[in-house]
Amino acid sequence: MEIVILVVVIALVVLGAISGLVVSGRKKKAAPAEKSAAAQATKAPSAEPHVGEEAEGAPEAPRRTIEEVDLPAAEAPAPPAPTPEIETPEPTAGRLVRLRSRLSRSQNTLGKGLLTLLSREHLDDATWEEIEDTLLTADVGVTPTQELVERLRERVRVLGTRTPEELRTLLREELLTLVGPDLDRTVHTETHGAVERPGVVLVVGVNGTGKTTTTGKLARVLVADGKSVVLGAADTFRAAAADQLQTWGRRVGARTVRGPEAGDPASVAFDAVKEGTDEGADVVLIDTAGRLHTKTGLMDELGKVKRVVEKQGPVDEVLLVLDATTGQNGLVQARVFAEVVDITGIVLTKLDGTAKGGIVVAVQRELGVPVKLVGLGEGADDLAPFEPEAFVDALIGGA
Ligand SMILES: Nc1nc2c(ncn2[C@@H]2O[C@H](COP(=O)(O)OP(=O)(O)OP(=O)(O)O)[C@@H](O)[C@H]2O)c(=O)[nH]1
Repeated sequence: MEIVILVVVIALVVLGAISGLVVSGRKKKAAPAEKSAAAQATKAPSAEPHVGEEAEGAPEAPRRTIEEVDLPAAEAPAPPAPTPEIETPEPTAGRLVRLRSRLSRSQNTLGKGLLTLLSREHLDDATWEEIEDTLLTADVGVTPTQELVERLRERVRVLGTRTPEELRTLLREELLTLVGPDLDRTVHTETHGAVERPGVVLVVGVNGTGKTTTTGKLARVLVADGKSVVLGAADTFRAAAADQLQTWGRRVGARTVRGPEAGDPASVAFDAVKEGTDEGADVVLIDTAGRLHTKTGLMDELGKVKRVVEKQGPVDEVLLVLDATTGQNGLVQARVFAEVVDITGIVLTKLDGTAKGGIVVAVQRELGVPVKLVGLGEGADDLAPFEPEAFVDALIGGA
């Protein structure tokens, strides 16, 4: 009996030991899995929010305040289109007097040269010849020179004039007679009769003479005199000429009618007159192409421009632009242009750059047409209505 009890006790102890070992082994196996689950739980929440997450107190991302929110860069508002500044051209009255100093080269050669010779003690044949040469050098032309010398010589002889003041007065009178104080130098920008249409001015001349510049400056002269102007860029051969003209126009608020590059100049001229008429403009100024006059086709084209424009009414003024520095060459050009269109007025440009102011006389004689405007510089208002008295006074340095 005692042995049975002992066996039972040993058996119980052994059983108990075995079961204890099994439980402890299980616990050791479970530990790493639990650790990794716990680690998972502390990791950042998945990007995808899950239902109920907020209620469970999902980890809070740092909240941004309104001030901290970067607004998308607002697009900068486009700057308002620049309104071209409309200039106020200088008044035209007295421009030649204002610009008289620009004639200094002609003054020195022609005016002062003549006065010096005339104040010599003996006005002999040789001196009169020198006087003649001075006039010829200044491009006055042969016939006008002979006329002037003859008259002056006769008056000096008859009057016995000798004082410098008296000689200056005589010379002034004779030069003025040559220039022609009584010629009508009005630039005709008004239509005649009851027709309601703008005055039409055609500007012609060889390229490089200052034609486009002169058209632009003339627009300013007209605007200064209170007229509204439309410009026609009929020099379609040179795109830059149309741009140049448009720039001049914009400065004084004058619109420029242009055509396609290398388009038909006559059609641009026609359109300019039509648009000028439609909008009730006072004057339409048409800048034409001026290829070398030897190119017959282009000269014919000028005739066509005039004919086409005349379908809407007569052209009121045809201004020939001549570069005063080209001397005799300018006279040749004048002759050729006069054969194609009836020139009604001459614009002599670049008189500031020459000592040959006598060209005014020569070109008027050549064409039988008055110089109406003179260019005395590159400035916008350096185009002056031609006034014979102011011109002669500038030459001889008088009052
Ligand atoms: N010094 C001086 N320069 C002038 C005068 N008139 C025009 N010019 C200059 O002469 C140059 C030629 O002028 P443009 O008007 O381009 O000549 P254009 O005859 O129209 O020639 P295209 O445009 O080629 O047909 C320019 O540099 C003008 O500034 C003037 O009276 N005096």
